[in-house]
Amino acid sequence: MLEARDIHFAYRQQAPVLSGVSLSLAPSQIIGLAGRSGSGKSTLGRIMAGYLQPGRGVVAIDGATTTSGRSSVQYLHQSSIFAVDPRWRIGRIVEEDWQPDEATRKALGVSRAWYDRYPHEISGGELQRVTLLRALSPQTRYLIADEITAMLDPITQAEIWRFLLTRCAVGLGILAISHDAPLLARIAPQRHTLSSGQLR
Ligand SMILES: Nc1ncnc2c1ncn2[C@@H]1O[C@H](COP(=O)(O)OP(=O)(O)OP(=O)(O)O)[C@@H](O)[C@H]1O
Repeated sequence: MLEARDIHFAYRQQAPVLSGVSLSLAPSQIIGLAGRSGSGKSTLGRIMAGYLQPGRGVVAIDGATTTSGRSSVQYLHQSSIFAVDPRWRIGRIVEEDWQPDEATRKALGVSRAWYDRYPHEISGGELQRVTLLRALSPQTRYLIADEITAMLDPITQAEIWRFLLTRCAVGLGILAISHDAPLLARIAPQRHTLSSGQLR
């Protein structure tokens, strides 16, 4: 179980973004998270992935609040260009953390023809699928998916989510952050909205 307990967070001296947020994500569960732009969804996602430390509150995995083992939580953002080294070729990026199997590579529509190219030499949607493939190593137990299919066409979006649902069925827990209410209604039986620093 990935748990955020009573999280409070503010950037530097600014007004609080999160004011007592608690959220539990179980293996094989998909939770949808919506909320207006700037409401703090990405901030919560980054805290749950260990990228940001809360001012108050804790994040625990299976009851343990240490940050070790947090590599089992992967955070993916729609601006994948910022998540890759522009000097690395795609093949090196894909295989940075694991050697993806062919079935997963094909399911995500990642072409081997891209492997010799640099990130700026493939499209934004293609790079998004590359970073998703990189994130889905066997040690990933929870995926924080922050608008990950927002820049994809509807058919590719549906294919990606169909594949992620199969991974969910075998244990992956997913926090799906999106402004796309119909998408969240399709994939996430449990949905929350972040508003005024709190979950509703
Ligand atoms: N590094 C930062 N420094 C200061 N303020 C920040 C920083 N990152 C985000 N913020 C502010 O914190 C608030 C929450 O941002 P966050 O990105 O979590 O919102 P969001 O709900 O994910 O928004 P969106 O739907 O537009 O992606 C916003 O007001 C934003 O301007």
